[in-house]
Amino acid sequence: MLHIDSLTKVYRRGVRANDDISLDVDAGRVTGLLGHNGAGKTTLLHQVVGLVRPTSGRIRLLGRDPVADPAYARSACSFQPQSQAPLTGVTPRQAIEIVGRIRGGRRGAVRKRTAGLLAGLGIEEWADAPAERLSGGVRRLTAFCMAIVEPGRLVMLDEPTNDVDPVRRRLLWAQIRSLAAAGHAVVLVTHNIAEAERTIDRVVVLDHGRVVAAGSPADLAAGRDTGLEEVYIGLTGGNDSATLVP
Ligand SMILES: Nc1ncnc2c1ncn2[C@@H]1O[C@H](COP(=O)(O)OP(=O)(O)OP(=O)(O)O)[C@@H](O)[C@H]1O
Repeated sequence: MLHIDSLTKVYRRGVRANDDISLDVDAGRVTGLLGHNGAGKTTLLHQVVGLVRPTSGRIRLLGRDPVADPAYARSACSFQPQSQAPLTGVTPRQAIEIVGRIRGGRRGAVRKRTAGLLAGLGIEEWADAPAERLSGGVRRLTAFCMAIVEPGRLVMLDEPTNDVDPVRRRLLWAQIRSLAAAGHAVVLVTHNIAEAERTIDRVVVLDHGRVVAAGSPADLAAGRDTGLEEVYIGLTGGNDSATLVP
């Protein structure tokens, strides 16, 4: 589905946010992209969706180049950005249905899918409230629904569980699993590693812009009886504060 080869992004002032990254993302699987603050996760997603231009390297999305053809990238991908959706003057239901229609869904199907998502995430009671009155968690879940109401073949979610309560996080993880079960490739950025472990099939760990580990959670644990969070902390330098200084 997605093939990334030696991707490097150097921002102005020499910040090397992605450094020679190579990875593959498969259909029907959830890939978790993990890394400390500033490790380069969002930069990677932004290049795939055509928002940031790589300095060097190659991206192939279903065999095509999203850098040369960002319109194609946006039709083949769905993306939930890390920042909150700037919703004003609409209700969650309207926002989700508008995106579904813009992405080519038929009116009846989009209405049904929207109602199913609002119910599936337990936010029906706010479905018709003005967005200005929504809590942060409901706003985040609305943005998640906007990203997946008419999902592309590749779905990329940048920290979708932020602000969301534990009960609704479980509902969110279930929705993510059903996307993969329906054949979509899902790339998920999260710091919520303990919960993500139950949902993700494959993990890619970034550290200072480089891939330091990739594999299934079980592969990375390598037979040790520790959770993914412990494995991750070991791979990224643990509590050594020197590793946290950019
Ligand atoms: N537009 C930009 N111009 C310059 N530097 C940038 C820009 N965007 C990001 N960076 C820098 O690139 C590095 C990677 O940032 P990025 O947002 O990709 O990290 P991240 O892994 O998503 O972090 P977080 O978990 O905190 O969201 C950081 O050092 C950041 O300050």
